Amino acid sequence: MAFFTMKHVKKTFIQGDVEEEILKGVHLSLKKGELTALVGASGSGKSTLLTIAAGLQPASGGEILMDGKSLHRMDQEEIRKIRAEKFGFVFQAAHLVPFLTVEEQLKLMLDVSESTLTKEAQRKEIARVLQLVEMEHRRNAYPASLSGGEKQRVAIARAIIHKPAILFADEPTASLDSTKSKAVLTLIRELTDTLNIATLMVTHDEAMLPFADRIIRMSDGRILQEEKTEHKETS
Ligand SMILES: Nc1ncnc2c1ncn2[C@@H]1O[C@H](COP(=O)(O)OP(=O)(O)OP(=O)(O)O)[C@@H](O)[C@H]1O
Repeated sequence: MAFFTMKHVKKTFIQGDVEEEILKGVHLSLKKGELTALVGASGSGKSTLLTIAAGLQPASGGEILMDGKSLHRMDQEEIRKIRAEKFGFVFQAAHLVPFLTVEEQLKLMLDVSESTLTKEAQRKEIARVLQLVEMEHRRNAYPASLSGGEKQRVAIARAIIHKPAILFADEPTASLDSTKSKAVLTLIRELTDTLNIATLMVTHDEAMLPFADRIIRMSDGRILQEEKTEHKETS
């Protein structure tokens, strides 16, 4: 069942005297355990849609409902709380904090999401999630000593440590070669299934599409086409 719905979402940017409509009434629903890929030409509005869905910028019109509540009617603090507790983010670059170890990156995320776990429970949870992304052996490493694929696996661990309902991924494999891209997508696919997360991923890479349950094609601020894929690729 869809627990996150965007209805007729519009976004307008004003530059000088010109008003440009970047999103022209987009409808989108997300379901738990489903990986949705958002594709389309450069400038079609994919990242704008993803950042609005993630509460990182406001829509100019339309409605966004999470668990039946309208984001539009929430104040900044409520939206910040949803972002911190219910959403996870992975971007093209891992954006790890250079002076924190792998373990400390995850601890920081638990602090940001105001985790109520005890110190010992946090330590166990960090170890469990690092195992999931196969990075436990590097828990004391600093980002500078990690490969691109390893950094992205840590970024994914950080995005899911607080058990988000939705994972937003904007070009998560754009900085990786094809082998590492497949490994990262395999991981995102598995986590979507096992943790029952709704994943919304923007990608340019057609090779990543077999991992998705649903492909949404955007063109000029509109959803052009929505396809269900036949099967999930897991390796
Ligand atoms: N803050 C902004 N102010 C003005 N225009 C913007 C802003 N953000 C995005 N745009 C414009 O909105 C359009 C859509 O941008 P967006 O980044 O969503 O596209 P995209 O489909 O993600 O593209 P790409 O695949 O190249 O990342 C572009 O023409 C862009 O220039």
